[in-house]
Amino acid sequence: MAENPLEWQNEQNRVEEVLRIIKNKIKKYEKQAGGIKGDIVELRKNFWDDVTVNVDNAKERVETEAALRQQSELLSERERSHGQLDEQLKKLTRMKDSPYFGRFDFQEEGEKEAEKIYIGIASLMDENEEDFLVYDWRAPISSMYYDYSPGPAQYEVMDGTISGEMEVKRQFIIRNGTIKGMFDTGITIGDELLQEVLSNAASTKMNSIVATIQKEQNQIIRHEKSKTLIVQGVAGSGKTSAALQRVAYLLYRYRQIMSADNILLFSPNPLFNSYVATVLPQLGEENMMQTTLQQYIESQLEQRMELEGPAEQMEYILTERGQQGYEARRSGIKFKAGLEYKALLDHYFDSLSNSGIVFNELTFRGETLISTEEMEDYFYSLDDSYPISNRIDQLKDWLLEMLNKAAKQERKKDWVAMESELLDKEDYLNAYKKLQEKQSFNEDTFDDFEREEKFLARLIVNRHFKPLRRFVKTLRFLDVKETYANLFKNRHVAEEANKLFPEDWGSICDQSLKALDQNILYWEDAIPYLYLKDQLSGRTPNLNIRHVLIDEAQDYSPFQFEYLKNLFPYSGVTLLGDFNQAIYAHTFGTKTLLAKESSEEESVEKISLKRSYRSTREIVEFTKGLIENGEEIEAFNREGTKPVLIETNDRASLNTAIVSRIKDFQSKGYESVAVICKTMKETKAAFQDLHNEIPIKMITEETYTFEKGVTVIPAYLAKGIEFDAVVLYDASQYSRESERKLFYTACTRAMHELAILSIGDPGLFMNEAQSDTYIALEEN
Ligand SMILES: Nc1ncnc2c1ncn2[C@@H]1O[C@H](COP(=O)(O)OP(=O)(O)OP(=O)(O)O)[C@@H](O)[C@H]1O
Repeated sequence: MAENPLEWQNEQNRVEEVLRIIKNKIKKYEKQAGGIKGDIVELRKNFWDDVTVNVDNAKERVETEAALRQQSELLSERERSHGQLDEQLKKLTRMKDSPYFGRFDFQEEGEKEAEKIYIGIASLMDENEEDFLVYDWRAPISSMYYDYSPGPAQYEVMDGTISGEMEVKRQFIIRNGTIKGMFDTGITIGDELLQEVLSNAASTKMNSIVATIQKEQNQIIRHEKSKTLIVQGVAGSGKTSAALQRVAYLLYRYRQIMSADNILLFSPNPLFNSYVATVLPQLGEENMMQTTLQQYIESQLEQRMELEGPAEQMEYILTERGQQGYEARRSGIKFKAGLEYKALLDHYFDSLSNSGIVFNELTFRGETLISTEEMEDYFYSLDDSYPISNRIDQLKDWLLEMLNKAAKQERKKDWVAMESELLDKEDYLNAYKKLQEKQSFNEDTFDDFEREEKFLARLIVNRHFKPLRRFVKTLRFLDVKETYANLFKNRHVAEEANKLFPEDWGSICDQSLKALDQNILYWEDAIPYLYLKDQLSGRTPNLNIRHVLIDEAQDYSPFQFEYLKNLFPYSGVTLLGDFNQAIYAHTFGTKTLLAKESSEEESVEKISLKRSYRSTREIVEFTKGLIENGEEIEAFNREGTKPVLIETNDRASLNTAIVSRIKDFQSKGYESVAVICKTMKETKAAFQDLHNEIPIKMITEETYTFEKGVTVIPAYLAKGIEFDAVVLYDASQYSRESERKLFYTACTRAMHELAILSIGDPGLFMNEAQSDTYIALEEN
């Protein structure tokens, strides 16, 4: 609802007044910053002039040190002040265009008058630094803006609840200092503004939703009640958006004790990392740490191991059906995802206390220095009441000692003498200098010669032994691969463990061994492998990370999640996902982490989002029919056209139809269009067919950023991302129940338009889809 002109004018006057203050502050801070910068330059330039360096005796040394400390403290204080001013300036500059986006009037109980509260991306005080002109959206009082409509309202502060009455609630669209839109809103945060935001074209980067956060999203953002928060949200319900706003909130709320380095986001793939990279900077915050599970695992693995990624595993499952070993692989993927497998590994680990750990021998110049048997004997002679990791530590110390002994022996060998003769001049001079420093020379030339020889021998041997010492210190003498492989060799372990294990355990073992033999680590083995490795080496948990967010959490297996939980035992955890988008093989027919059961522990709370904001009502009406219990999904009220289905006769006509669809989308002004395929194999084939017809880019696992335009992409890489318009490449390829969620994920990437194409019969899901939710078009 637009306001009356007088009200509009009053608000515009206020905007101008606030902008005047912002500009004055900018000027003031710039001047101060300039002054401080001058001080810093001056201090750096004259650093040494202002310190009298005198180290002749102890007293003077102490004085010099004190002067140096004072000088560098002064410098760091100035640098800190400069940094703070710089922050302020950045914040003010961001507010110059649009100082706030909302207002509500709140009359606190016991007060005579209502206070006007304006909300923006940061707080702003008046010129006397007394009153708030704008409140940061994360301030406690601002929560009412997202939680209430006019009427009774309250908010929490440190020592209780403040209640009162909300009178006006107003939204603004301010651009370049001018109010472009102004709405008084009722229950939710104005549909008008949300309509405007959502009908915009897709961007290659995600945007902050600070001005239009919905009530249920606000609960996620400000959640503090439990250690773990699980968010089950339908496609497009704003899970990722809320997660990023939550990071900004945590950074504000805990600014004294938490910084961006203490928050870690696990995202589905590197492309997604770049997609969300601008949200926090838009809000004036630094980006949190970001990784993918695959990147994390790679960083922990021995170099010789080649890790299969989740995409490769997925590609295998989708394209290799019917091949030898396929069923065993599928069954292995499922079993290794579960906590039964973790229990089996625990049992196996316990058995290693008495035998079974495999060691890598230590060799030097082609000869065994310490054999695996010697290590085994030593290890298993240690008191077995100590945990394995303690004994590994003792073994490490013993090995270092043995290396010292071996090094001493080595010094006498001929190769050392020969190498010492070949030592280059610089090394020689260095050694000579060191000897002199040690004052080991006396005037007896014969002794001196002998000393020098010994010294050089030690230098040479030490240099050669350095990698060996590193090898020992980093516990690489543990052969994790062979120790893990032994689980599959000793099949009785599973039987003895009395755990439920699959009937085809034998074939799973054969297959696992074959891969390990080639140094390939299957995706389903990766976390179990690291789990065993960590237990052997007794790795300490990560204490630096205070909050972990896992996006697309439905893709994580219970085993993977348990592992991460133990890795960050003191962190808060936010899991966000959608069980309808669980596309990985281990999730077929099983519950994901988001299932109700997993939230029954006390420290876990679950929030569910049912409203979809991404797609038009028509697209949501269609996609919700594709999944079980889809009727619970609500569409945000944004009109569009119904999805279309185009059946073609062959590949050539499919390509022609796709090109014509893309051109049609482009003529409507849609810049980001994706042709979504089922697999990478299909993506490559589609790209081959289409790239001569139309400018198009292919997205692969190696694509780390994506640009506007037409792209062809496999569904699993399009997860979490959105496009103005989507062409589903060939629906006839989706023929199995297990592919339902992949099909749903692909279709829900579309914001404004969706076209489903097929060669011949449009496949299982289109045959089941309600015919009034889409339009079947004739091929043209
Ligand atoms: N409150 C909001 N205000 C404005 N836009 C919103 C809001 N909530 C969600 N959106 C928009 O809806 C789209 C989908 O949001 P987002 O990607 O966060 O959803 P998601 O639940 O993570 O989706 P998916 O699971 O399908 O990947 C984005 O364009 C986002 O900007």
